[in-house]
Amino acid sequence: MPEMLTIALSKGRILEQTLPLLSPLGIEPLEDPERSRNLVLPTTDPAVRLIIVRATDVPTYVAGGGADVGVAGKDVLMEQGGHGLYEPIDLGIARCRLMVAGHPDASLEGRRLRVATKFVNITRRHFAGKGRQVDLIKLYGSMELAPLVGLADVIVDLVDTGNTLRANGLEPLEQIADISSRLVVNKASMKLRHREIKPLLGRIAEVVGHRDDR
Ligand SMILES: Nc1ncnc2c1ncn2[C@@H]1O[C@H](COP(=O)(O)OP(=O)(O)OP(=O)(O)O)[C@@H](O)[C@H]1O
Ligand SMILES: O=P(O)(O)OC[C@H]1O[C@H](OP(=O)(O)OP(=O)(O)O)[C@H](O)[C@@H]1O
Repeated sequence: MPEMLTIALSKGRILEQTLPLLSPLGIEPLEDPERSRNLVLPTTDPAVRLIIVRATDVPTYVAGGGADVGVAGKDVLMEQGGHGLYEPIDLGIARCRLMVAGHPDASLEGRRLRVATKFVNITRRHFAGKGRQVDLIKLYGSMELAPLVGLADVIVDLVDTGNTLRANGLEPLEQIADISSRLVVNKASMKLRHREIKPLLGRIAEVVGHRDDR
């Protein structure tokens, strides 16, 4: 049997929103990925398997050949650089915005800003593009807390409904980018497994296109 095609996904919203794009192609996991402790999941297509990795690890797995294909947030790709990957399809899922946020009266002008975020590269680039040097405070989560306790003046984080910001008395101040998840493909796989990957990409693009029509 030829080698299986491996698709890297992360638990949570990416998995939830990617499975409906794969099922019209006859690719459905044989066990519930949210419940299973297995990290390699066979699917209804004997030639395709899923691997379950952290959202931030998807580009590493795909670029390094641990998976042929994967689904990664544009935020993750922007932060990490997306090296060694093709990014052929915007899946239009897990949509949100990358924003600068803070107290309603926080000023982005004036003195040197302290910015708390897990997106340090994006944040540095964003403020450098405006000619601003900032003090970056790297956090791994719960960014909204930082301005509340005086650790930072503002944060850079993902915003969807704005509920998390509102719940913490913060508001969006400036948009950095629109975010959605992208299909990413290993460069060697794209060449060497073109006969399997090309039709897969075509069919996923079709499913995504139909959804956009609605
Ligand atoms: N509130 C949101 N609404 C819509 N999309 C979002 C939201 N938060 C994050 N995303 C998108 O979904 C992707 C995966 O987010 P998710 O919360 O599932 O993983 P994570 O917890 O950030 O990753 P990790 O497990 O590596 O820490 C993000 O990279 C982003 O593109
Ligand atoms: O604007 P909102 O709709 O509140 O979404 C924004 C929140 O979602 C993300 O976190 P996380 O993945 O923890 O969000 P979740 O609670 O939706 O899982 C992000 O880091 C924000 O904290």
